[in-house]
Amino acid sequence: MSLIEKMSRQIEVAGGLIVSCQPVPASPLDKPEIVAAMALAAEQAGAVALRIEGIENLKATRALVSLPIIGIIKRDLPDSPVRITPFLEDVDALAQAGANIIAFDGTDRVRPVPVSELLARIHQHDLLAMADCSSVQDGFYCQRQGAELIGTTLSGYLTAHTPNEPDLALVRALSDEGCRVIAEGRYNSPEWAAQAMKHGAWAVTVGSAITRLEHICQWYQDALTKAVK
Ligand SMILES: CC(=O)N[C@H](C=O)[C@@H](O)[C@H](O)[C@H](O)COP(=O)(O)O
Repeated sequence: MSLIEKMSRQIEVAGGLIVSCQPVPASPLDKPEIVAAMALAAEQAGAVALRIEGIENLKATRALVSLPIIGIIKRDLPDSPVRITPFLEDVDALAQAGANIIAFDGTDRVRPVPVSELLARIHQHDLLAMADCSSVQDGFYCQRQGAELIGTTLSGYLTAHTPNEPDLALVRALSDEGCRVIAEGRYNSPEWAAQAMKHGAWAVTVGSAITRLEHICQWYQDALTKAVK
């Protein structure tokens, strides 16, 4: 059975929660052993897959969990806004470290390596490709190029002002056109995640609301300070 088929069955049984274990950079939690422990806890709690950034985090996590791992590498490039898995060497390193699925920036922006080359390299490793998209156009393009999974990851992040709510309309538009959609980005409550599934998502990735303690504290702090003003 293919990985997609196995995951589809698991999603039917356990729901489609993918947990992104990416601590806030330089947080006291930003350590491979802590990332791996969060991932194991997510596995034990019924997640169907994990999203892990960076080679050391991926290796530590791979050693502890058997769930499918979506691997990424984030970089800050001087000459391109593309951050997620921009290079072919990144794909090779993620494959080597044990990723089952490799996610990359699928937006139509100035980039060091074309989407088609990244996809070809991921498929040479016999892994699945997830395109992190910002729009319907990105999603359709990457699907046509052969990405098995289309993420809404980058919706709202290409403009100066990021909305607070997730982009359910994008989930619906992509899924109506036959994309296998992973809803991702600002699914900060179980209710929003459930809405994503109702809008045709195949699975939902949640990061901040589960694994970024500082963000969660900030949400509470903001609400509490507002309440007493
Ligand atoms: C835009 C970008 O770079 N997103 C990143 C992609 O890996 C992560 O920082 C997010 O945490 C992840 O997409 C999950 O989203 P949320 O944390 O909203 O649940």
